[in-house]
Amino acid sequence: MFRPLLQSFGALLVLDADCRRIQATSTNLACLTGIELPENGELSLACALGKRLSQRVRRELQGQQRLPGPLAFIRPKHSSVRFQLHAYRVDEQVIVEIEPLNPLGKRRLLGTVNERLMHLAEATHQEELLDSLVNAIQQLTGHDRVSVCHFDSDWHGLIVAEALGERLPSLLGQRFPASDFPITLRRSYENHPVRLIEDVNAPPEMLMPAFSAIPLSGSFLRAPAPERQRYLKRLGVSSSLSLAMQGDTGLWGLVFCHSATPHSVEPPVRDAVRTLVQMATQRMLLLRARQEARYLQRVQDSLVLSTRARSEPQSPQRLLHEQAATWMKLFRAHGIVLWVNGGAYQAGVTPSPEAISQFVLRLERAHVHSGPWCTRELAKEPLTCSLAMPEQCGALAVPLSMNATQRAWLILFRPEQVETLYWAMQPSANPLPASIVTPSVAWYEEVVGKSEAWQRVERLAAVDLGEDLTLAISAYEISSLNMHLERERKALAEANQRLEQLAHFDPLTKVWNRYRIEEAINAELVAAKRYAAAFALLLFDVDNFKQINDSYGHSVGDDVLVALARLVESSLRGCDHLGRWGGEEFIVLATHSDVDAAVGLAERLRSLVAELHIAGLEQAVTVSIGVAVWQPGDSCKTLISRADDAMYRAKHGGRNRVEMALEPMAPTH
Ligand SMILES: Nc1nc2c(ncn2[C@@H]2O[C@H](COP(=O)(O)OP(=O)(O)OP(=O)(O)O)[C@@H](O)[C@H]2O)c(=O)[nH]1
Repeated sequence: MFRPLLQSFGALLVLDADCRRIQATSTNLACLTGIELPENGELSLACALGKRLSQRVRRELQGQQRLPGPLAFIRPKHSSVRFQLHAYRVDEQVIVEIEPLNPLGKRRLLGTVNERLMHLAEATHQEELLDSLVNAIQQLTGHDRVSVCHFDSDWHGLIVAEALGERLPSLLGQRFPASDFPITLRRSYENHPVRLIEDVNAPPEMLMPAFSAIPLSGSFLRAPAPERQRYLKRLGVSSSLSLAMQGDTGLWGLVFCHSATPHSVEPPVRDAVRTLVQMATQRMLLLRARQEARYLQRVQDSLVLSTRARSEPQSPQRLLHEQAATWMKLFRAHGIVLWVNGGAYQAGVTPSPEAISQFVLRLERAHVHSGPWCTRELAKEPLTCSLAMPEQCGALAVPLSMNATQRAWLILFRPEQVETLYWAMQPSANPLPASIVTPSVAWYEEVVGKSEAWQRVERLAAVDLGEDLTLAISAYEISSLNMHLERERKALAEANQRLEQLAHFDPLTKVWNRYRIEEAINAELVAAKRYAAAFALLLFDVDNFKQINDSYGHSVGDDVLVALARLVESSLRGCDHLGRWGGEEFIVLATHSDVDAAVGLAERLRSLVAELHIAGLEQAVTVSIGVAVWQPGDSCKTLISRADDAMYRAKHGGRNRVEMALEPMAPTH
């Protein structure tokens, strides 16, 4: 049969959900509170508390899970004795806990609490805050030892603040193993943050009737579990008040108030301590949040630099070279790797490229989600244990999503951090009776093979950095691609230019070739037909060129052709064109020219050429020129043919001459 066991410093009433009928009472009700209930008949709450108080309880509990705060009351006719009651719902029942209040300077208590709350609100560091908290609590409760125990990620408890009675040795900086805080215990603190045991050695009392299966796990008055009793006795603790400090991600720690002798705590004091602990916890979370915000800001500031890298894209190698020292400092790392496109860029102390590439291969397979991966014990991780990375103990790897199929990695390495842990208690049951009040043995161990833990805020900051790097590296890749495209574009333009040169220009003299000049003549023919704008062709040929070649050599012959082309070209108007027709024959296309203009031009060119001086050539260079002016009905062929005839007439006429082409033959019908 389930028999709820209670501590006798309070009494208890169990009511129906409606808060009217008393279903059960603790057997100490009458002797502790003087409330006598009639032996027979149905018992109402009003019988126990009086009409007004019971109505108030009912009213304030309506629709609520618990009363917002304790209700103080006196019993009529016994006005010297004060009580306070708490009421809360459990399933279909309401539990009312009644505790006597000793006459106490409540006003003084309020003053002390307010003053202490002010101190807490003014604290600017966690250490200062917790010191202020434990001192305030000790002042209020008078326990021998008040300490704050903070849980690490393995649920070992570290004493981070304490206030001590005289001649007690300090436990500050010492640890209690996780086995001292089993999950059931931690859960119970999460649900009910205050636990008071005034006398650990007091036998639990069976104060509720055997038939009432009442869930008392949330009651102040519930008796401690036997194993907890044994544990506290082993510590030499006779009375204990403990309170949870609830962090934003779970139980942050516990406040312990311990005494070596039984020690009672008045309900208002207990409630005041609870308020102080809640306030201190809030303040601590705020201080931590501020500290984290400052840290994140520092990381953000380092990103601003890589933001600059976005406008002036830098290679991963350069980024790492410029930023590695800052990032290593921020992340307390001694090595950084940027793994991009299958290659490792490294700074500081890092594993060999082969070890990194193996590591990344395994990460890619084992760690498919987009969050970071981290460990502080590479040697113990299945993913990394077989990799030879002796100088690294911790790693934080952040995937960078470069595109849908490819991930780059930012990997930070931390060195081993040898840590000395001072244990107040050994994890396994210690056969020697140790005492928390007066610890008998100091026991410590050295932890090797681990790096410092990666804090949540550091992981968040690394993700921020990863996102920034993804952008910076992408910007660099895009800019490299653009540069490559620009180079290709230039090479293509140059090739096109060369092609154009080859297609339209004579390689020796650099004037238009036959194809191009023919094109120009045809275009001019079209314009002449449409606008009846006359133009002329001057076809000229170097006189006795064979003899120059034969006497001075081909290269002098070439020089003659080049010098001739330069001379003629430079003597033409911008709208006239020179082309090499073949061998030592050239054509001048003279636009907007009638017979007189064309003959004038031909004469001018002839006499200019006759004065041409070529180095190494001891004879004059002359040309014979045939001039044909466009006539309606001319084609390119007829025009050139007429100019050619005229040129041959000039040759036969003695060379170094200009001859006009004959009128074209009228078409015969
Ligand atoms: N050096 C050089 N010679 C060329 C080039 N193209 C043609 N020739 C030469 O020019 C000469 C032309 O000779 P011909 O057609 O007999 O005419 P010519 O000697 O100038 O006599 P006339 O035209 O009657 O005054 C040939 O020997 C060709 O080999 C060239 O690009 N460079």
